[in-house]
Amino acid sequence: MQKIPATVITGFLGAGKTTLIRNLLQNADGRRIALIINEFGDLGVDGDILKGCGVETCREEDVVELTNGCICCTVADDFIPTMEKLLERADRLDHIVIETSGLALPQPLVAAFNWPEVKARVTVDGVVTVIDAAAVAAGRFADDEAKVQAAREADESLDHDNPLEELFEDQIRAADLLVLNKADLVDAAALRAVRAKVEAEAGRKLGVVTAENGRLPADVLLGLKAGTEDLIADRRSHHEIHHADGHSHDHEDFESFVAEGGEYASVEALTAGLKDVIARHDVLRLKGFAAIRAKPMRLVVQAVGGRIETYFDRPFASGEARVSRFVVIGLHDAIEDGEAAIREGIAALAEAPAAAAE
Ligand SMILES: Nc1nc2c(ncn2[C@@H]2O[C@H](COP(=O)(O)OP(=O)(O)OP(=O)(O)O)[C@@H](O)[C@H]2O)c(=O)[nH]1
Repeated sequence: MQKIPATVITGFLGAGKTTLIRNLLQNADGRRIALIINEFGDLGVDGDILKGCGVETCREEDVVELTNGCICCTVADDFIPTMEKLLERADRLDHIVIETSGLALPQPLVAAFNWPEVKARVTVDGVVTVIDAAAVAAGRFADDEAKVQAAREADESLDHDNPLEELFEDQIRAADLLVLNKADLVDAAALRAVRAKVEAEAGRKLGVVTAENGRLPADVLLGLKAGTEDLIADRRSHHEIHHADGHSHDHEDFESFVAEGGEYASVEALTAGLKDVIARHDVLRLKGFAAIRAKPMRLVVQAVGGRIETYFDRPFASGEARVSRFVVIGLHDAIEDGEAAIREGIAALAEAPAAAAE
């Protein structure tokens, strides 16, 4: 029996994974693709965006969400049963695509494909790591690497002092293909510098492509035939290297919660207010849905750092409450200190009168 290929899409928070997958589904060339989505936080935004995308080949039953947070903690309880369920209808599937949470290490997920029940039926076609080229070009992860490395080697306890950078590096190390996304936001020289940086980090030859809004032909992303489950042991994460005894986790450094809001006076008022909240509390990522006064459609809100994007995706259903909900993600300490104020800030924005917003 031929194994079903599975592609793991990983990448840092807001790099463009959901956008890339949405494009892939729209250009699947008749392939029957099942999606597994692993989100941090419990709102299911990515699943909802993809289900609401109106792509004919993307049926609701083909989108499975794992919303328990980190896939590597829930492999046995959640991931393996989900895979088994999918495989019950394997005859109707050409490919499985898994979107990892932007906070997850891909290594444990790929290793889970070596579980006997799964290995017999599925192979990892490839790990695709989506990179936010604009963020990297702006030096978001450009700490002095030599210095950090020396410090790590000198002192094991410093291992998790820079979790953002480590997570980023681990996602690159796990890759079979690197996608330098958001190429529209950087010039050619910056893109070349980003490429050199990530290639150096990968430490081996691998495919690198550039993309705008994750637009790549399906043939570039699928069909890598890497068999990554057999290679992943050689692509160990910082976590695995420094903690062979397997204690604490990188993602304990991140925190997320869901903030509720009401109806907002205008898109401009909402985005200006959110920008302010994000900057004041060092929010890394905010995404969700909002109700805007006098607008029958629901507004999708996507913020990566201070950059906010919005669009109306579908009308509110009859009987559906016109409320707003956002997943807020940040470093543990920033969220712990700021959660109450962030909640208040988001709720208070809904009270601004329309006139003040215009
Ligand atoms: N300018 C620009 N914006 C992009 C590009 N790709 C994605 N975006 C925007 O970046 C934001 C984040 O994109 P997503 O696809 O949700 O990112 P993600 O990696 O799924 O995010 P998480 O699920 O939080 O990890 C959205 O507002 C996208 O519209 C791109 O190539 N160029």
